[in-house]
This record gives sequence, C-alpha cells and structure tokens, in this order.
Amino acid sequence: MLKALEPFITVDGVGKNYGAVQALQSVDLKILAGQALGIVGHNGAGKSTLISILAGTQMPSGGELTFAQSGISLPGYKVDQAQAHGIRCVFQELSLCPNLTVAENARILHPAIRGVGWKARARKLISDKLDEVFPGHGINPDDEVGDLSIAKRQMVEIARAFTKVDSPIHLIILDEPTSSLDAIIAQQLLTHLRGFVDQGGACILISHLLEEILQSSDRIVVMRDGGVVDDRAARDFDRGKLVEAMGSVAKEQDGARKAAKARQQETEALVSIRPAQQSDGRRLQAFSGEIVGLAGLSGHGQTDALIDVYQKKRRDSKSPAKTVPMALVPGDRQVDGVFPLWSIGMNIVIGSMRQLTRGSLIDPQAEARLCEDWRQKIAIRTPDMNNNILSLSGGNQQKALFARALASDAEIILMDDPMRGVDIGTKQEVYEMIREEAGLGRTFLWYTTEMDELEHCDHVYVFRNGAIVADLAGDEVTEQRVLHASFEDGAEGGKPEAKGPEAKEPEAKEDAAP
Ligand SMILES: Nc1ncnc2c1ncn2[C@@H]1O[C@H](COP(=O)(O)OP(=O)(O)OP(=O)(O)O)[C@@H](O)[C@H]1O
Repeated sequence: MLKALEPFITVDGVGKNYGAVQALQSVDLKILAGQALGIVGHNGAGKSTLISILAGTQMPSGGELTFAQSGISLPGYKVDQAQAHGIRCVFQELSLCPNLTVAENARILHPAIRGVGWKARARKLISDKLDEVFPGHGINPDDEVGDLSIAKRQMVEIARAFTKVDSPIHLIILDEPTSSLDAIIAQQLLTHLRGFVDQGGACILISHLLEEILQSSDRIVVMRDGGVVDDRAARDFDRGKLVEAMGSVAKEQDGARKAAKARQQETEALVSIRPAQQSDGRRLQAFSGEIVGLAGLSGHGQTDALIDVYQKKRRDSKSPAKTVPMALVPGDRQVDGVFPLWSIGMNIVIGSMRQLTRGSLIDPQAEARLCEDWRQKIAIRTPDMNNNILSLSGGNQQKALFARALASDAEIILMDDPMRGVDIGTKQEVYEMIREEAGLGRTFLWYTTEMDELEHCDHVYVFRNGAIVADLAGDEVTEQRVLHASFEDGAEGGKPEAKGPEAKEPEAKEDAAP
C-alpha cells in the first residue's frame, strides 16, 4: 500500500486524437494515494477520454503513464493491466450487460468466481456491497439489469466497482456517478467514497455538479479543450472560481426565482392525469405555457407519470381535434434517446419531419439549416454534424436530444431528468430557452433529481410511492418542503426506490460453472 499523498500514477504528456479531433493535448497529472481528485470541465473538454486511458480502454496517441509500484509505462498498457493495478472505473455510459442479472454482471468483473456455486457467491458479493454502499437499495441480485431503472443500474455499476475478490482496489474512477441519483442516494455514495479515500485509496470524481465536487474532493483539476488549465487544493476554489477556470461556459445563475405564473384555473388544463397509485382526488395538471416540475426521491413514480401523460395524449389524439404534438427529452439516453447508428444531424431532425417535408419529400436544405441552427444555439461541439452521434461526448449527445425536442413543433415537452452530464454553462442556456419557450406557450413537464432545477418551475408535484403527496406553487417550492414531503410518515433514510420487487435473497442454487 502506498503512503498517503504518494503518487499512484503519473500522467506525462498524454494526448489523444480521434481523426481530426484532438480530444486530449499533452496532459500532465499526478494521481495520489489517499486523495479524492475532482475533475471538472465543459462538455467535450476531454475528461472521459482521460479516464478511458487510465482505465486502459483507449490507447493514447502519445505520452506516458507511470505506476509508482511497477514502473509500467505506455505503450502497451491495456485494460487487464489497469485491473491488475487495482484500477476500477465507472463510466458515464453504463457498461452493464442488460440481458444478464445483477449477480451475473458482478461475475463478469471477477473471473476468479468460478466452479460449482459461482452464482450464489456472485449474488452474495454484490448484495453485500449494495447493502454497504446504498442501504435500503431495493435491488435483487437476480433482477435482470435491462429491467432496472437508470438510477438502479447506476447503483449496481458503482457497487460492482467496489467489490473485491482476488485483487486489491487502489483507484476508483467515477464519471458522473450521481447523474441519475437523487440527493439521498448520492450522499450515500459520497460518504462511502470518503471512507475509501480515508483508508488510503485514490479516487477520481468527475461531475458537472460543482457543489458535489467542492464538497467531496481534496484537490480539483479543471480541464478545457483537451488540456489541464488549473490544478489546486479544493479549498482554494469556490463555485465562481471553478466556473471561471472552465472558461466560456457559464452565464452564472442569477439565483433569484423568477415570478411563477399564476395558474389560470378557469381555463381547461392541457394535461390532467391521476397517477395510478393515487388514492385521493389529486391530479397532475399542467396548463398551457407552464413549467411543471415532478420531484421526490428517484423511482417514486415520476417517470411513470410522464409515460401516462404521453399515453393519455396519444389516446386523445385519435380525435383529430385534440391532437397535441409532444416530444420527450430522456435522461436515459442510451435506452430511450440516441439512435446509435445515425448521424448527429439525423438524430436531431427526426423530431421535425413534419416541418421539413415539402410535398412528400424531405427538403435537404431546410434539414441542413435546422441542424446548423441548433449546433450554434446549443453549442454542440463537433466538426461535422454528419458524424455519428456516438462520436460526441456524453453531454453533447444530451444536447442533441434537447435540440431534437426544442426544434420540433411539440406543444408539450416531457423531460425525464434530462440534464444528465450537461455542463453548467449549457444548463443555464437551456433553462433560459425553456423559460422563453414557455413564455411563447409551450408546456413543460420536468422530472428532475436536481433540487436547484425546481427553481425554474411554476408548479411542482412531489411524488412518493407512485402518488402525488404535495402540490407546491411559486415560493412554496423550497428544498425543505420537497424533502419533507418526500419523507413524510417518518420514512427518514427510508427506501429510496419504492417500485419493483423488494430485495429478497433467493434460494441458492448449485449452478454450473460459467
Ligand atoms: N469515439 C470518438 N470519435 C470521435 N470523437 C470523439 C470520440 N470520443 C470522444 N470524441 C471527442 O473527443 C472530445 C472529448 O470528449 P470527452 O468525452 O472526453 O469529453 P468530456 O469532457 O468527457 O465531455 P462530457 O462532459 O460531455 O462527458 C469531444 O470533442 C468528443 O466529441
């Protein structure tokens, strides 16, 4: 074990090109034992590329990595060497196999779990770790990963990274680990991470939530356009200094709540549904031009409510007079968002086919104009909108999904925790766009796990166990009231994910060796 603050890895002049795109340019960095290193930077700054190189999943175009313990340096460094050195990485785009169970996914990371009874051992390994990191998680090791919500998948992936079988863990890398977690579960993770670091582990935490970085890091590195532009003790930064160092990213939030619109109760609500678990008469309603927030702990029925709205409107639209165009900005972009074989442009214009069709053909010039407009409006960082969507960084993919929804003629826009991985500057711009569009009469239903985002809503419904438990408007929307409603009935520290089967240890079967 290294002594505290001894370099575990030294990164020396590491660069990476993807064709003409220079994702990293000559990065120098030391990763120290017993230190939580926060990395921040705008979307496309090179953060994920850097950690992919550390995790051995990407080969750099130049430079060296040196391990204090073995002296190994590039080239020739690959994923198996990273694992042998005790490096574990949780990527922003989750890497679990959706058609395998939670326990089977744990086994993939640990080939040493083999022979008779392997499945029971894999179940125990991951269950114990989930209990340790996320008490009250509600995940069954026999759940198929593809059936889990994105928050639960993120929890499984994180817990798996902390499981140990035959080799030690020296460095944990977490890329946007809390992007789909509510505040309570995120805090469970950050507390566990601190314990790991205090025992001598090294950690890299990437996040666009600057408070989280400031709270959890000992040292912070700021990246911009593929390079490191600042590297200091966390106590030397505050939110403003981080934003400034990231450069050209943020018009800072003005902090003041904009006056919420008064509800025009006398007009007919554009959206009105009763959540399936609602036993009283409360309904989720949205009036034309409103921004309506859906809040509460993750997995308490908010996404289901958005789906209900969509389905109800589709049913209504069988009567042509009631057709209301709708669009969705998903948070789970891998599953519900990107068309992975298509270009960035196609991924955007697919939401606007009605406007782009002349006669029975798509107008290619109008299509190109729309793409270019949105590339500029929302600052999608790419040399060419004809490139494949997966060539974009995670946050830039999410921007393309916003562009798809906002460019369309949708009157109702459903947003399912849509800011996953989006940098602070872009967020401010998108918040502004949402306000403007609402001013022009568009209606937004916005589920968010980020408490600050509720500030932008005219009206907020707090969900618990699949039902609305509070209905807040304007200045009533405070963090305290939302949390209080989320935990009423003395459910403090309770089950964050209420849906789905309760975690129950299954009967251990004697399984054939994998
Ligand atoms: N496979 C790829 N092909 C082409 N370009 C790529 C590829 N992967 C990444 N890039 C480019 O490399 C640059 C850095 O991307 P990276 O994902 O490292 O950024 P990031 O800082 O992690 O951004 P985000 O905050 O959005 O996750 C971006 O311009 C991105 O478009």
